[in-house]
Amino acid sequence: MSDDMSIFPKIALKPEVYDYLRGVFTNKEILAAVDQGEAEKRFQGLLSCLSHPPAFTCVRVSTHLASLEEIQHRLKEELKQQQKCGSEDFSITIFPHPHIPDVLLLPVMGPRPVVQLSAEVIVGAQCGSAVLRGAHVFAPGLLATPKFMKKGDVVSVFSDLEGKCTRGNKDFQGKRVFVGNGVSEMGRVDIFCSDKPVKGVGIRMVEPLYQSPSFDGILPSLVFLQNLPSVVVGHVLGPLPGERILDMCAAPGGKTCHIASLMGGQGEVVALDKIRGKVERICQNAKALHLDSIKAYCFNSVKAVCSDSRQDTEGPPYPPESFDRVLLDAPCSSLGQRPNMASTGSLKEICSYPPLQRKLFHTAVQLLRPGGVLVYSTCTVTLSENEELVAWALNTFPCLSLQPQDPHIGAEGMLGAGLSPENLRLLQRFSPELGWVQETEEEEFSAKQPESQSKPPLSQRANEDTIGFFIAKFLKR
Ligand SMILES: C[S@@+](CC[C@H](N)C(=O)[O-])C[C@H]1O[C@@H](n2cnc3c(N)ncnc32)[C@H](O)[C@@H]1O
Repeated sequence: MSDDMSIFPKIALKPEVYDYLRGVFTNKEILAAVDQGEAEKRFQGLLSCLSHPPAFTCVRVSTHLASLEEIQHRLKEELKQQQKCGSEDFSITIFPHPHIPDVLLLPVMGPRPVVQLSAEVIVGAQCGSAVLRGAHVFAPGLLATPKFMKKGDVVSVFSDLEGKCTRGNKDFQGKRVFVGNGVSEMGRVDIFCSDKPVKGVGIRMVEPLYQSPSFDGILPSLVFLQNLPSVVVGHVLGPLPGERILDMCAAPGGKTCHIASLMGGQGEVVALDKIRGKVERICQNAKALHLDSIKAYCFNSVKAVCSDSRQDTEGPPYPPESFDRVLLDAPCSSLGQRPNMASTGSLKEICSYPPLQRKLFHTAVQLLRPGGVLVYSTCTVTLSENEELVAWALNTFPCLSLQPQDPHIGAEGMLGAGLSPENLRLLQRFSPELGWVQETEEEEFSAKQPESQSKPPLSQRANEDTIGFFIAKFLKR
């Protein structure tokens, strides 16, 4: 299927990164299993699906505070209320994930045939991606607006793909994509000429290209927007009430809060992150979700183990074998994130992650007690940060073995790192390209119903059409 049949172009990568990734997805082990054409098709499928948003919005619910059914009911009521205040009427479908007890799924409707207007605003790529997942445009994300834009104006919103639009511009003709229409909540002067940092909604989206509710201010203690694979991580870690858990790279705390919720608030969850401002976000999220078993510290986790095994202070560093379970949700090249229309990262940057991941992994193994569980995860698609890291870990730490994961709703590990078939089956890789079916433009714009006959069941699509993600679970003997 050619590129111009797609609503968005494939993700734009630096040529060196494109060649590197192509090499990963057509490596020798893969080519021994499938032919070159099939491997190439999957790689091109990956590039296409990365620029599009996943087909479902995933919400993790606070089952430590209320039942899933009660939260589902309250969420539906809240979203109906939100809809009454907006200008569009669309049916709200919310269904529980069939295998994950604290997940609600909402099908995303789109892309829809939205007519572009003559008044245009430009937003940053990150803001544009958030709009494609249901957000309104927050004022700090605005880069360019019409010269005389005032409150109440109806405008078309475009995302600046390459980060080339200067803040305060009046127009912009560089590479951009249309993400929908909205109503301005502020005048141009309020946005660009204020002394104070500008806050709040700048453009309220009324006709987004992809329709998904905005969760801003919706049941803040009961629902938390989280990608499905990230929720799977908490369950795979399997924390038990009363245990002591370490989350080594924790901010903004989505997984930390999930872990504390699964433990019913009993025990201790230590959350570390090296960026102070981000640690504040962990604390804010823990507070909003009423989780007080979380202790968050600003700390470089590479140094989180101390040599004196008698030292037992409140905060880091900790003596070896201090924790029952450790989560290493590692800093990574993030190439699985969706939607992402352009990645500005260099090959050098991508190659800088495995050494850091290995250092963090060393610390993780030291801090874990014998008999404890270590979960390693990333939101990227490379081999070097995923299966090759696992192969290195199994060679370096004979005390570690891979464990089955529950739930295991993703695919198995990818070929190319020399892992045995048994070990590959124990890994969980969310590979959206495997289920990616590119539609023609006509089909894409048909405002398709998710219940469409020709498609696999909703829950299967929700498991497949996710961000790219990787999970490995180890037991320390
Ligand atoms: C993938 S994000 C974590 C997401 C988080 N687990 C969640 O679910 O909300 C990786 C985090 O690692 C942090 N980080 C990077 N290097 C670190 C280090 N040496 N020590 C501690 N945190 C680090 C980054 O600041 C970033 O917040």
